[in-house]
Formats: sequence, C-alpha cells, structure tokens
Amino acid sequence: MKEQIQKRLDSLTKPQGSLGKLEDIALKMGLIQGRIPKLPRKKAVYVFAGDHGVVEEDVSASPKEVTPQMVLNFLNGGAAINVFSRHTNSDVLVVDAGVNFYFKDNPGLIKKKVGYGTKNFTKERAMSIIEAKKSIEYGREIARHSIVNGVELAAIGDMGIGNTTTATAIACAFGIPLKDIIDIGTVITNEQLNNKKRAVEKAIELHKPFKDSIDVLSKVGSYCFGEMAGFLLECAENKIPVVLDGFPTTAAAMIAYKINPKIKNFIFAGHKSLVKGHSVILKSMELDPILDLNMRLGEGTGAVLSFSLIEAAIKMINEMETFESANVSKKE
Ligand SMILES: Cc1cc2ncn([C@H]3O[C@H](COP(=O)(O)O)[C@@H](O)[C@H]3O)c2cc1C
Ligand SMILES: O=C(O)c1cccnc1
Repeated sequence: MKEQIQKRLDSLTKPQGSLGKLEDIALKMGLIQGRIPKLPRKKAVYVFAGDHGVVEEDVSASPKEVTPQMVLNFLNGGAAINVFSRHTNSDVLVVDAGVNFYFKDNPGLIKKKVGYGTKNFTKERAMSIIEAKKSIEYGREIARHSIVNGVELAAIGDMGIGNTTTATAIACAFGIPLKDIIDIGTVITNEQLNNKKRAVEKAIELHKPFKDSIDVLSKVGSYCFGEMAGFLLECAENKIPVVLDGFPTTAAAMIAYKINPKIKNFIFAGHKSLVKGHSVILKSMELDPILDLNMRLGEGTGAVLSFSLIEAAIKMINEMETFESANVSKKE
C-alpha cells in the first residue's frame, strides 16, 4: 500500500516531495485507511475535562472553578475551540471525565465522570488502580460511540486547571527529565512556577518507581488523561485517525503509547505548542507536528485547525492531475 500511495504522490504534477509534510500526511492517512485516502465524512473534537487535586499546591494562574465554567462555555459555543470547530466544520463534544461539578444533561456533553476530581498527587495516589482502569475503559467507550456515529477524523482536547502540572508529572514518570519540560502552562508567577516544579519533584520522589501506564496514571495522572488514553487506544485499534493538540493531550498519548506503541501510526500531532516540553514529548513518540503557531491554549484548538491541512493533503492526492493526464513532461 505504501508503494502504491507513494507512486501516486510522485506521479502528480509537481517536483517529487515538493509538498513536504502535506505528502507525509496524505501517505499516513492513506496507510490508515488502506487506500488512496478519502476525505473524512465526519470530524469531531472531544474535549476531556477534569479537576486535579494538585491545584491545591498553587501551580496555576486560575482558580479551579474555571474548569466547569469553561465546560459551560464550550456547551454554549463561546470558546476558541467552538470557533475553530465551526471554521473546520467539526463537532465539539465535551466529556466530563471528572469535574467537581454536577452538569445538567446537554446534547454536547458526554457524562463519563470517574470521580469528582483527583487527589493531590504530591501526598497520595491521584486515584486508585480501579479508577485508573475505569478511566481507560470510559475513554474506549467514548471512542466506540464516536465510531458508531460515523466520526472518521477525531481530535482530542483538554480542559482542566492544573493540566500542565499533571502532564509534566506523567512525562517525568516515564523518564523525561524535569528540566527539559518544566514550563509555565498558562501564564503563572515565578513563585507558582517554583510550586509546580516542587510539586512534580515531590510526586516523583513519593511514587517512584513506576511500573507501567496504569501505575503512572493512578499515581500522578488524572481521570481526563486516562480517558484520553483509552480513546486513543480504541480509535487506533479501529483504524480511526486522531489528532493530538498540545502538551496535556500529548502526555495522555504517552500513557497510551506505553501500552501500545503502534498507536503512533494512527495519531497526528496537530501542532507544536509553545510549552517547552511539548516538542520533547512529541519527539519521544517520533511525532512531527503539523502547525507551529505559538499557541498555548489547549481545548483541542491546534488539533482542529490542523484538520484543514489534513483535508488539503487528501484533496491534493485525489484532485491533482498526473504528469501523464495533464500532458506535462517529466524527465525519465
Ligand atoms: C479561561 C481559560 C480557558 C482555557 N482553555 C484551555 N485552558 C488551558 O489551561 C489549563 C491548563 O493550564 P495550567 O496547567 O496552567 O492550569 C487547561 O485547562 C488548558 O486546557 C484554559 C485556561 C483558562 C484560564
Ligand atoms: O500545550 C497546550 O495545549 C496547553 C498549554 C497551556 C495550557 N493548556 C494547554
């Protein structure tokens, strides 16, 4: 299949390889679909929301109430992710993986609450092993539902005050040096950055050694990261491409990747976030980001914007004429 797709790319009226990453995207999408790739008939972003006990350590600029408030904003269509999803003709589904708030039913809300926020992982496990496994299973259930509903290109986004602290702890638990990734998430003071660094150091010291992904998830993870990891595993097993967003969603991908490294063949890195550690953890899974727009928001914003380029790549391989059909000379 790879040869067939590559041959088609090389037959199009352009110097070989001149469309750069767009050619890589068309090839990867073709390998996922097992054919010259076709446009996805339905696209959706799943924004996984959850609360983190570690915010007690004063590691974020915003109060934890912002998490449920932003969930309501997503449901009302007023956040950045809603705007970019409308722009790319994608649906937004918000997942309550573990927000400390009771939400009323809403067609845009998927209720998969494992608990009302995780514990402070600088003091104890963020969650039990049973909850860690349950969060992975819930993520898989969401993916199955998405596939049954015809989603052919998915993205994951994050919403949770404290997410970048949890993401940093997860990456460190998998052996990435803290100094290579510690950074502000949203803009925080120097004191808060120090708190964040100390919180991660304390957590790693308290919980090491780390056995496997479930161990990492239960010790320093959170419900929303577990659900994102389960979502990725299930989509990959069903050959559905998923686009990652920034630092938190990529840390969640590490959890899934350590369970099944083959998932990387079904994953796109939508963009490179400004958070220092993002490119480090992308590289650890050999993922190459599509966009680089100096964004540091989350919610799935970078992922959904990259949908346009994924679609452009698919249109390119389908709609361009070949040297032969357009009667353009090619040196043999
Ligand atoms: C109003 C607002 C909207 C957001 N949308 C995404 N995030 C992003 O910021 C949070 C992580 O940053 P940290 O680790 O520094 O707390 C996550 O919720 C993430 O999605 C937001 C943050 C805020 C304040
Ligand atoms: O990299 C990201 O996606 C990010 C950065 C800051 C806050 N939330 C998310």
